[in-house]
Amino acid sequence: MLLLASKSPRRRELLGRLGVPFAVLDIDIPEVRTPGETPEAYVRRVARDKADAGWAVAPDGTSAVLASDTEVVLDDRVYGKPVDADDAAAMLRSLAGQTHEVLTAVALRSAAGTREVLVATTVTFDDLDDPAIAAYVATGEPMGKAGAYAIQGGAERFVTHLAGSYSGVMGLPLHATAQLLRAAGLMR
Ligand SMILES: Cc1cn([C@H]2C[C@H](O)[C@@H](COP(=O)(O)OP(=O)(O)OP(=O)(O)O)O2)c(=O)[nH]c1=O
Repeated sequence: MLLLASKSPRRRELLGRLGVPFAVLDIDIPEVRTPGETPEAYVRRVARDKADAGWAVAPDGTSAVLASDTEVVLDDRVYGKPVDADDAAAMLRSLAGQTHEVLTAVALRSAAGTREVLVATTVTFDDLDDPAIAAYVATGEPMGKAGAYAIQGGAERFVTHLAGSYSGVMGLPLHATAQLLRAAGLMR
């Protein structure tokens, strides 16, 4: 059985769209960028760490463990999940009127080892004034989301342009994930 090592309901929903049977495993690993680590290396490492942590506790009969990590990057700053409403508002003020990257790494751990892919998506936000930011933060949606926004929710109206993978922004790029699963013989 394939295991998805994730607490994210979005990842569960997205993986479900591929039609591959899977079970979910809760994992909790620290997400801390080491000094000098590039955003790309950081996202890849965290995805691997999640897959490894899942593999370490996976029950017998597990074919592979899939895990993923998403971060928002602007000017070499990495925006993870906001710690509180003020942090969320500050992130959104930084992203307003700018073009940022959403990096999502997907890692697949099996007996054959770990393979991972990185998907980068470019997202441009319209200008956002303070009342618009405050109203969005008040919905609570930014919490638990990298960069303090959900493209699949109220933040879709902020996006003037997107180049890359929409599902990647949501947390699990489906084309790249399908390729990984196919290469491991877990999907047709
Ligand atoms: C940018 C963006 C992020 N997100 C979410 C996807 C991820 O769940 C989250 C980024 O945090 P992650 O640390 O990647 O994942 P997580 O802690 O939610 O879940 P896991 O247990 O798999 O580690 O932000 C959206 O849902 N929509 C968006 O538009």
